Amino acid sequence: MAANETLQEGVDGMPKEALDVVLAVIVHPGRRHCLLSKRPEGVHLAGHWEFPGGKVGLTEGLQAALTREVREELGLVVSTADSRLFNSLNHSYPERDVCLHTYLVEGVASEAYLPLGEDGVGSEGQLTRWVAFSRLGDYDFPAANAPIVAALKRNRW
Ligand SMILES: Nc1nc2c([nH]c(=O)n2[C@@H]2O[C@H](COP(=O)(O)OP(=O)(O)OP(=O)(O)O)[C@@H](O)[C@H]2O)c(=O)[nH]1
Repeated sequence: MAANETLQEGVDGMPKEALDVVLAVIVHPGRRHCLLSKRPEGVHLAGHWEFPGGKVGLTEGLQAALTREVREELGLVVSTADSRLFNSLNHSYPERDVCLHTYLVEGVASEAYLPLGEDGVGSEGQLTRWVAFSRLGDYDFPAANAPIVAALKRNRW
């Protein structure tokens, strides 16, 4: 169990996890694309496209978790000045509750990381791709991401 997981009772009476998760919407310097990853096989919501990120440790701040996850998954270095909180929202999956804290990340060396129009491979073997904000609706995201994707498509940031 991750450090920040707490146990709540699920519909079947079994303990249910509740997780704080940070997500990075890494914005391409042209400000028309963001970086998506594809969740690998064998993990929760495998095969869905997602924003890079992951669980927040118990004694870890959100910003620290964001920096760590982006470094671990992509090898990109994010400073506090590069990122701002976009929104935080709760979602209940059958097997766990999540609170997704989504950050907009701009100004990292992302252009060098992966050219537009090419597919890349992240540090954990995951497929990565720049996707236009206007095309986010073409991608199969986890259900919790729907309001985030809708807000990004409306370009309200
Ligand atoms: N990274 C990420 N997780 C998401 C997104 N949307 C969403 O519902 N989640 C959920 O948030 C949780 C984050 O878990 P994760 O598996 O990415 O976290 P992690 O890298 O720390 O996990 P691990 O160390 O167990 O491999 C999962 O339940 C995942 O399904 C998203 O856009 N990106």
